[in-house]
Amino acid sequence: MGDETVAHFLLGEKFTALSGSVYGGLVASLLDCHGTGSAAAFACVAENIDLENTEIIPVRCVTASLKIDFKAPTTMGTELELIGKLRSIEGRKIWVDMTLSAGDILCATGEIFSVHHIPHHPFFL
Ligand SMILES: CCCCCCCCCC(=O)SCCNC(=O)CCNC(=O)[C@H](O)C(C)(C)COP(=O)(O)OP(=O)(O)OC[C@H]1O[C@@H](n2cnc3c(N)ncnc32)[C@H](O)[C@@H]1OP(=O)(O)O
Repeated sequence: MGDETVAHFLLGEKFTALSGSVYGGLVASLLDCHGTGSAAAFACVAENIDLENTEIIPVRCVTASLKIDFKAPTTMGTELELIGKLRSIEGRKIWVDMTLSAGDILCATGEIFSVHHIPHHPFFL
């Protein structure tokens, strides 16, 4: 993983919105999921948690804020690549910058602010 996280997705046609392109809400969902997962992974690196030999990642993050900019239609039928880069960590607060591309086309950028290690948060009871 190094200083960035990468994920690949090939979506089915049921996620089509405008002809030939992926529904924007799904683009946002992919960036949300990749962002929280990346934030958890970056938190593990910061805390020297060995991700290679850990069955269950002991860090969970939730989205506090998510911003998406749609740059170009996301082509249906092309494998999508998501890349996350750590912007900063301040205690429980983690900011990750993301891109979503279809082949050579940059389709969307995202910024996520997520929060981790939440004792007694209802999500984790
Ligand atoms: C397959 C397994 C996958 C597992 C991953 C699942 C995650 C998938 C992603 C999601 O879908 S998460 C669901 C959508 N997100 C939510 O429902 C979150 C709802 N919001 C909350 O639960 C709380 O507001 C939150 C946990 C984000 C923060 O509440 P806390 O009580 O823990 O902390 P607090 O309110 O004290 O905020 C902590 C810090 O963050 C700051 N902060 C919180 N929300 C902010 C915001 N929106 N913008 C900017 N700053 C914010 C806040 O000011 C503060 O800064 P300081 O520490 O400097 O004082």
